[in-house]
Amino acid sequence: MYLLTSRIVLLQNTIIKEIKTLKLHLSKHPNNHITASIQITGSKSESNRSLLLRALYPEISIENLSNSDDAQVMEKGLQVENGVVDIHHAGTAMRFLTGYFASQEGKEVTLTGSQRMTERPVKVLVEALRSLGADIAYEKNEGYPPIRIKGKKLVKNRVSLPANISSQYISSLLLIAPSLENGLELELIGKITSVPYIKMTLGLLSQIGVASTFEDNIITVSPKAKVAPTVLTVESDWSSASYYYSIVALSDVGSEIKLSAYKKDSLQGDGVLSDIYTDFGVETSFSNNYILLKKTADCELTTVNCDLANAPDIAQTIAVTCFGLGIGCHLTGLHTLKIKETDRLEALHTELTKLGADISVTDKALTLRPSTSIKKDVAIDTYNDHRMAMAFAPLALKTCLVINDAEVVSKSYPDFWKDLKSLLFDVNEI
Ligand SMILES: O=C(O)C1=C[C@@H](OP(=O)(O)O)[C@@H](O)[C@H](O)C1
Ligand SMILES: C=C(OP(=O)(O)O)C(=O)O
Repeated sequence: MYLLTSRIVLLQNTIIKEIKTLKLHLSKHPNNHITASIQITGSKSESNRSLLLRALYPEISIENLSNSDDAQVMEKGLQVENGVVDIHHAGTAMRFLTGYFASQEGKEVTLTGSQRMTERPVKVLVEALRSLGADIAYEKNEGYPPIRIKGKKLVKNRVSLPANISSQYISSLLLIAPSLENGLELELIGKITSVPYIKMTLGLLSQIGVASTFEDNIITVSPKAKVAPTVLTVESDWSSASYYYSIVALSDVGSEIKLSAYKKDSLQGDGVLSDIYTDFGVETSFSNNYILLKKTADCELTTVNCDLANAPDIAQTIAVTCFGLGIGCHLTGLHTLKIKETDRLEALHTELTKLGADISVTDKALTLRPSTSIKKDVAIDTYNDHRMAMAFAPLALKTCLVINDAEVVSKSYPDFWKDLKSLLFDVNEI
């Protein structure tokens, strides 16, 4: 009764000429009662913004930078003057570097990435930058990477763009805005998606002394030639914290995990986890630079409703938590999920169905109906999406499963499996 033997078996298929198979077994804590303390790497969103700002303003220094692949490709990409910049799977790097190189006179690069990156749209951003005078050409398909950018001095200071596809286009423009001699005024057209990420960008600009306003659908950013020496301290990644919220929600009452370094007044919209997971019996207390997640009660709900238009990256975590708890959920505001690392709505539908879930999806919503059983020994495909691997891992508390291509986690959280081991999940190659 108290000794649960569920385990995750991780299967990593790396195809480089031959198929290499790596199996990792994870067994949960022997009595389903978890006590742990984890230091999580810096937010990749804050890191990639801070890296770009440091490239524009060398007076900036950065602390607690993310050790993720996405931050590493961003840092490397910013050092290129001429040639090819390959940002692999990093959406923020693709979008932020597009704005950066377009505004860098004398630099000339081709920005490219993984196969999936060549399917993730950049047209809205490219058109906005072109309307400011940028020289950008598509190398293959109109609207998609790879793109060839010849850096130019941009002097126009007004631009309009659709705001309902990706906030990363807006952040890209905002990040270069203070370095333009006339600053920038943006008019956002349509319903604005992923708003907290826009506010994060403005928050970081404010930390380096750049003035901005955001009223209704208009954002203005003042020019700034030089900033005072400033340390940008990156808070740890809240999207990465979501997997521990899920683990605590699926564990016994009394379990607790301490995560650092976090703060209450976060720039990251995924901090909303601390509210959402109260529905699942997880209470969050904030201390100096850490949060304590505690399972204080069993979840009494049969279904939850969440609009995640402001926090799209935690949709997979929440859907899997609900499935693990046997409760239903109706998640809305998911219109951006189809153009992320994979079509996350389809991926969730396929993988949760394999586990026995009763789930349906549209192009912007997901509905999971309550169910009482979870199939054993299912191999979860991860579709080059770090969040598929990490979102499903907590189910090891409920059943045995296999995670394919487990190395995908390095996109945002390279130490994920090591940290899971430290929770006494037993992680073994198979
Ligand atoms: O600006 C950012 O750092 C991000 C914005 C979001 O993308 P969208 O605005 O495309 O939803 C989010 O999904 C992504 O992981 C990071
Ligand atoms: C969508 C994501 O990243 P990006 O768009 O930066 O590739 C993510 O990390 O969930």
